Amino acid sequence: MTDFSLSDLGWSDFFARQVTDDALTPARLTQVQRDRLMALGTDGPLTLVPTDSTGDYAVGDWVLHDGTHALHRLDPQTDLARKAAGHDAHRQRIAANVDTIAVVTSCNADFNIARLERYLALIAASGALPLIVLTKADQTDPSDYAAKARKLSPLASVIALNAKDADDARRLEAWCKNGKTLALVGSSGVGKTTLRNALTGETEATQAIRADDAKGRHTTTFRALVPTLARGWLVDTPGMRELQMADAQDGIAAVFEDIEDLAAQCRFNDCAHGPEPGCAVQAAVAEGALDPDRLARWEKLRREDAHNSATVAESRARGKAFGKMVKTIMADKKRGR
Ligand SMILES: Nc1nc2c(ncn2[C@@H]2O[C@H](COP(=O)(O)OP(=O)(O)OP(=O)(O)O)[C@@H](O)[C@H]2O)c(=O)[nH]1
Ligand SMILES: [Zn+2]
Repeated sequence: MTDFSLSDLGWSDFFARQVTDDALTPARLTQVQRDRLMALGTDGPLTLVPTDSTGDYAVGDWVLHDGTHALHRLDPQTDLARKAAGHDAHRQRIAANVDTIAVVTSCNADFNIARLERYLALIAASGALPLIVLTKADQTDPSDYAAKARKLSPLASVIALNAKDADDARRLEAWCKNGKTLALVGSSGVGKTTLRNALTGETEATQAIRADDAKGRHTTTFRALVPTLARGWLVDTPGMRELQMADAQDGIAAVFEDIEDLAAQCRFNDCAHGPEPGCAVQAAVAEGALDPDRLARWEKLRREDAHNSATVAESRARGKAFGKMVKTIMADKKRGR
């Protein structure tokens, strides 16, 4: 498993152009731990010491290293992030340089239009291509679900399958072969692990590896970037399973292009699409051209994104102010004040 070329690992001109120091070697991150980075280069697996906080790195990132330290992080081609959970609002990077992100949902009660749109908006914001995978197609006729999914975004491909049938699952190889990277997101129980096992040849026993954390406890961690049987890559991190919007304005605009186009035709630039005169959005609803539920979902996502982006920006500003204060104190100390 160590005979990977750079292009097998997903390397391209986009990254090559960023290399300014030929003395350093590229490697791709397979796992980000609290104090170290696991990576894969053309000479095999490596453990690297980060020069920034490991929070700045994401699985799938390319770094330049000297054998021990990760000295540069190359700009990612795609960058999936979410708003971190909890009070400490910040944009948390989840996975980088993923070519396609598959939203996995089942042909049953898990199928939820609002959730799919949320995922699609985040995917569009990351720069990756969206794919909708409908599992459990063996348990019910998937055609209604597939038709609804196809209506969601012109960007998204839709595929229905039985994840438990390995041959059927391997239809996803088109998106994770020859150095291409596919990520799986979706709720619990929809079949992500089943698909992962079919695509990587892993079994339950091999997918979770035991690692000691800093306190010497045993924790089960997942190898986050894993090679597929088709010589591509699969990303499956627990962090990708629940996603909150932040800085996803462009992604929302891409998924709801129809509404954004209408909104651009409203008489007032700051139209709230309520009862004001000349609202093209409300006109479309009145004509039956726009589903009012879809309008409500668009408004909800925009509110959530605006709220989260604002809290993220605030805590960034607070962080900066704090950093400045610390620097001033340190400088004063140095000067012996
Ligand atoms: N019949 C059928 N069963 C499926 C299919 N996909 C998954 N299952 C079953 O659904 C259950 C959950 O599948 P998992 O692969 O563990 O789901 P998951 O998305 O990894 O769930 P988490 O690990 O909780 O995130 C398992 O019992 C699978 O065998 C499918 O397409 N058809
Ligand atoms: Zn309007």
